[in-house]
Amino acid sequence: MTTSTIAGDIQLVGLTKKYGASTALNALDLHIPAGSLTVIVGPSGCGKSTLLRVLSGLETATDGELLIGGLPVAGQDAGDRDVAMVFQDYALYPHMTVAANLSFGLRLQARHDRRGGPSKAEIAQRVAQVGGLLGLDKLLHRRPAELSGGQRQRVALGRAIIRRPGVLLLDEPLSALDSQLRASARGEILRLHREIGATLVLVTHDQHEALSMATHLVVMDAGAVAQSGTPEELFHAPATEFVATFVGSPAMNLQPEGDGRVGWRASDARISMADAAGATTPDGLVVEGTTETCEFTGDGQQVTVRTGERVGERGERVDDRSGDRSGDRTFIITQREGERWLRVGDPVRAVIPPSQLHHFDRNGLRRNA
Ligand SMILES: Nc1ncnc2c1ncn2[C@@H]1O[C@H](COP(=O)(O)OP(=O)(O)OP(=O)(O)O)[C@@H](O)[C@H]1O
Repeated sequence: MTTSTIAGDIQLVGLTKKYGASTALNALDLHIPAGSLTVIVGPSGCGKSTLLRVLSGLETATDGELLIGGLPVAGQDAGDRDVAMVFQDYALYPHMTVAANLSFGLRLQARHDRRGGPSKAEIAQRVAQVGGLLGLDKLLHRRPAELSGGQRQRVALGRAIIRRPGVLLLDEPLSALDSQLRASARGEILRLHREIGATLVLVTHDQHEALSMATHLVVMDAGAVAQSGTPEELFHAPATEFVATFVGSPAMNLQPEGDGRVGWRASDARISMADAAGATTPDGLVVEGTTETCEFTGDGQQVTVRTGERVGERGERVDDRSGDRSGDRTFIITQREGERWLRVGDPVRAVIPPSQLHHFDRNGLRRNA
């Protein structure tokens, strides 16, 4: 374990959180580097929110160790942690103006700590600064009911960052926004991250958000970390089938191979019409089938292909389940604008170069490290 005392560095060792008989976090180990924008993804119920709640101090771990800025948090008051959290429903005080919502925590601090707390002038200056940073300067006198969803979102963010925390926790911060607002809010969070220099830990269900924003991506499964690394590492070298199918959209195609499975991404297949396939078989995995659905995606097509049999790496037909139709399955390919345009019922041959194949053993673990 590192013993760094860098502000914003988070270390979790064997962290367990139980609610009665159910285990929400199961001996979880994770390092969240200072200054990173760490995005946590995973299926519903895998423990993402619980992890944030333990980091924020809202919940106490049942077992294990949590260090923030190199210091164990055990025994520390949640209020003393250098951590702020923005909730999914970002409950603002409806009767207070934006300025009062922003300054609420600081005013509380000033009241409790008359000597060490911030002065009135300092509070006003910080409200102005955060208002400017988040583009709220013209809205400071309004109440939450007079704001758009995106503006409320920014007030909630402002309320968290005005304390200048070393760690900022965001639980699905963009879920309330429509897709256009989401795109601009993503940009704002990235800018904010650059400007405040805090460690940002963000939970999301959105694949695009996760891959595009994260400096560090963490995939959780059943209360533990399935894999963590850069988005590129997890996308190009998933350690397990679970990560392979969870990261990236559409999910990775998987099919039997020996005693394990082989996977490939929809965008890595090169397509030709099956009947036009030449005598020479190109290198790589070849799969054949008939297109079942073709969806227009704006910049291309997402196509579902049904296959009854597999063509081996040397072009031979491989009948997986001798005779019965249970070998029948579908795979997904994506075609970009300008590539061959497919229609329902087209026979298709997909070739996936060996370098784009992901081989997993019978336990779902990656073979080609
Ligand atoms: N207060 C609680 N009491 C009992 N069980 C809980 C409590 N909070 C969470 N759990 C359980 O702990 C597990 C993890 O829940 P958590 O909310 O952390 O999952 P999540 O990954 O955030 O899910 P989602 O993506 O659906 O929000 C779930 O099985 C959940 O039912």
